[in-house]
Amino acid sequence: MATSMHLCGVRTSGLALNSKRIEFGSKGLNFSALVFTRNINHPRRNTRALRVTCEAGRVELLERKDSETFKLNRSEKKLTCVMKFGGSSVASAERMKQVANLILSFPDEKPVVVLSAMAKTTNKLLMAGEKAVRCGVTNVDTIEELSIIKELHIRTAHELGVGTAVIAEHLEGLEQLLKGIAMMKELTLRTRDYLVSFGECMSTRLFAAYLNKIGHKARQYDAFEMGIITTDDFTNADILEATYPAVSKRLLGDWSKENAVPVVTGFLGKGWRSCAVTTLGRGGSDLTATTIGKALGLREIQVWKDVDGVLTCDPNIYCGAQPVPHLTFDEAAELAYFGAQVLHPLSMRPAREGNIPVRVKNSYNPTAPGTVITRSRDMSKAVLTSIVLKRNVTMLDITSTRMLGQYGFLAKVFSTFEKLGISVDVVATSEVSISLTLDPSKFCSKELIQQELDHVVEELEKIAIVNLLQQRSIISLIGNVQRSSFILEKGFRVLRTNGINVQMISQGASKVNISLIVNDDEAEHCVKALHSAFFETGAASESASTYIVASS
Ligand SMILES: Nc1ncnc2c1ncn2[C@@H]1O[C@H](COP(=O)(O)OP(=O)(O)O)[C@@H](O)[C@H]1O
Ligand SMILES: N[C@@H](CC(=O)OP(=O)(O)O)C(=O)O
Repeated sequence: MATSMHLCGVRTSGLALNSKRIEFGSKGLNFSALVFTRNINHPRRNTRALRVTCEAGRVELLERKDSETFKLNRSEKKLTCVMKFGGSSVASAERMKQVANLILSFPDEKPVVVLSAMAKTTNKLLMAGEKAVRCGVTNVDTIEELSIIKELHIRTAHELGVGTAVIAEHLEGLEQLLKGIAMMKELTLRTRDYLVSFGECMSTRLFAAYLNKIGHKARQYDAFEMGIITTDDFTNADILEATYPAVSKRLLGDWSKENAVPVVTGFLGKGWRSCAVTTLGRGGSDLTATTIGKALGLREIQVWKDVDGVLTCDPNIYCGAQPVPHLTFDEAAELAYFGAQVLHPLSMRPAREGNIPVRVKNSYNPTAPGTVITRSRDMSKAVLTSIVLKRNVTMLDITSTRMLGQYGFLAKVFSTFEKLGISVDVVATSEVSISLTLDPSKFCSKELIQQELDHVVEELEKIAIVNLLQQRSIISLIGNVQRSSFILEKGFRVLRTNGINVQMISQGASKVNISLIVNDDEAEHCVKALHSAFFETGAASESASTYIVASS
């Protein structure tokens, strides 16, 4: 008597039957399947249908029926992945239609769709807010950006054939808000977040209406009503743990009642104390996507952009940048933190915690393989993965006046930054001195940057001699630091040939990043020269076909 069979590579035992047909509810490791079987010892007996589930490799028999036709009912179709589309992917009605087609071209996927505002809308909303502060209540309707936003969204509604009713309330609300700002003559961080939220609120309403119109049931969600709970740090809020159960309960609860594609606003949340709308920092829709992926334990998180994945450098600096096929969460996080605009700096955290692969794809070129980001990857051939540039950083050389011992000195320096709430990016120390970089974009207020810097220097001068150096850039070499000697030898040769003086270097703390500090005005040239040396001569590139491995 046969005692076992194989299901998609998973061995199931104890079924004394012979598999005839298998239908899968979804792809991947977690699936439910209908197995049509016949008892091989009694071939004339009826075909039987077994319903089994496989979760993380464990197969379980759920139900057995003496029937050839055993259909999966609706609630068995589980949500499978997140598909996030950035502003460039939903820039027009045409683009939204293409995105809808793209989603429908994966019939096996049951995605949660996360959308950003239509391209340029967030910047225009911010600009409209700035103008409203100065223009006076009666002139709000003359703000050019308001007219552009209205025109874009109304035209998009018409072109999608969904009517403007779905966004009418928001268009009206936006104008009222701008009048309020004009009346108050101020734009607080809290109001800025509320203001920019109109972008995502409108794009998702238009898109969900379009999916419904073409007969694909969809349901729009505002993230701040759906359980994305954040700190009250307006313009740069952080996701709180309470988000995960809340989002899971809401989305899975609704899905079990009706399988309507959830279309969720990216970038937005709800402050846990204020209950006001917050935003997750620019580019924050990536973080929304990974947060939802973790909350629901989905199989994959896809972020659809306007580039063929994460590239070997910023394509705006060098158009010859090439896609990187694989990255680890650590590499991607480091790359994003050190300035690659392609991913939000904190977006890898939920994906890493949930161990959910992130796929970066191009909505303009869906067949391109993109970049897959996972916990680990084969590093045996990896040398350099990507070069990232962060401009306009401030560097401080701090030398102890020896009033304190070494321990006391370092502690005092860092407690000064902690007290002033300033984050430090790159650090190098010797016994009596420390060099570090500060990121001015993280300072409380752009207008106060110089005052804040003066204050930092004043505080540090109580214990040290301080040299403040502005307009510096960090060039981060993301890759396999196990090959650091090779990377450094090659990199420094390139820089020396190009007459560039590296002012600071940090290596070792991060296992995937070597950071070099150079002058702002030399930085782009450095990136191009390094890119050419590492990626275009067949050396050290994982996307190139040849690898040069450092000889031992
Ligand atoms: N290393 C990099 N790889 C890919 N894109 C990068 C990189 N560095 C900067 N970029 C820029 O990031 C953009 C994609 O990010 P973003 O604008 O946030 O996308 P979206 O709005 O579609 O989510 C690209 O158009 C590209 O100009
Ligand atoms: N609309 C927001 C959020 C976002 O993530 O946008 P994008 O996915 O287009 O980078 C922004 O512009 O920052």
